[in-house]
Amino acid sequence: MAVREGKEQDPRIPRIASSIRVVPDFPKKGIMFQDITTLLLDPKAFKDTVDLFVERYTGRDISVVAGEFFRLNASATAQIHNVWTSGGQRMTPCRAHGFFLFAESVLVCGGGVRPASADADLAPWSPLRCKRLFRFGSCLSRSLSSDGKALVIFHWILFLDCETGSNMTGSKTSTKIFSDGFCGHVLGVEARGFIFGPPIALAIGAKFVPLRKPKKLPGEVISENYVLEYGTDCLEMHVGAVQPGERALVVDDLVATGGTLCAAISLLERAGAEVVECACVIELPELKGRERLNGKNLYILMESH
Ligand SMILES: O=P(O)(O)OC[C@H]1O[C@H](OP(=O)(O)OP(=O)(O)O)[C@H](O)[C@@H]1O
Ligand SMILES: Nc1ncnc2[nH]cnc12
Repeated sequence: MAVREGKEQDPRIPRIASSIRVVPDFPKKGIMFQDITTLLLDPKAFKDTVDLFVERYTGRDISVVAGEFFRLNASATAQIHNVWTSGGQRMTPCRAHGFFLFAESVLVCGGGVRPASADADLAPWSPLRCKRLFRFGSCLSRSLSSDGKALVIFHWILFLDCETGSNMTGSKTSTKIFSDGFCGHVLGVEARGFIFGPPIALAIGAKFVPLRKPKKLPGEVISENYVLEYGTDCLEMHVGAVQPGERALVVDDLVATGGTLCAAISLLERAGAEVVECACVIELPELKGRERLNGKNLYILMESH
């Protein structure tokens, strides 16, 4: 990894750069895949990464942070942030997933693979716990429930899996999150843009707007198709998530061809927001994504050649 030329190197960057693994020929031949899951295994490098962005964007009147993710909601990032900061735990996003369904005051939990210890912790659900989770669910679905009643929301969540394969059930951190009214030991994400955006949003006091793949957002959406290094895709954003004139920051882990950022910028601008800047951990300069951003500022922590 190299730091952007002409930029004085922050002393935190070498550790961040060295924690990112490069996997050749993934997901297809010829791609040098920049794997940030190894960065997440190093709590200091992960924290430093978020801090570098937070330091840059604090006090800049940004009210929206937009990012993409797939299987988790924005508020769950608060949990990730809490677990990570208060517990000092290492996070391994794992493929095992489950879901919570919040409906009225009933919470159903299931799906995917759950370690036995998690099952033990999840049952029985005390009324208080259900109430808290329901409140948590209500708050997440607020923008979707036009009649104030439709509180059925669906979240895919990935259980946090520490390196040992165990989860955080019963740990101090889990208890703390529950007592704060957050949903407990569940956390970890599958996709990447989501990992950095929400902690930054929380730290700078901005809302987080998820930009998701098609048919994932339950409300009315606007969509943008785009091309990226290894395929084509489409991003969607909820109508009403951003107000005209709001100052927005787009956050992702990596910029390659710039297709994803372009789609994100376009969605935000269609909603009337002013995109202040795009922020990514890694840039692949050979793919010239920067040139596709129509002059929009791009801030990165490091280049990969
Ligand atoms: O500049 P671009 O050519 O658009 O490529 C960059 C995008 O590619 C990766 O996401 P990907 O679509 O692979 O999804 P993921 O986050 O689920 O892995 C990465 O996280 C960026 O969002
Ligand atoms: N080379 C790459 N590594 C990781 N994520 C990517 N997204 C697009 N190109 C990528």
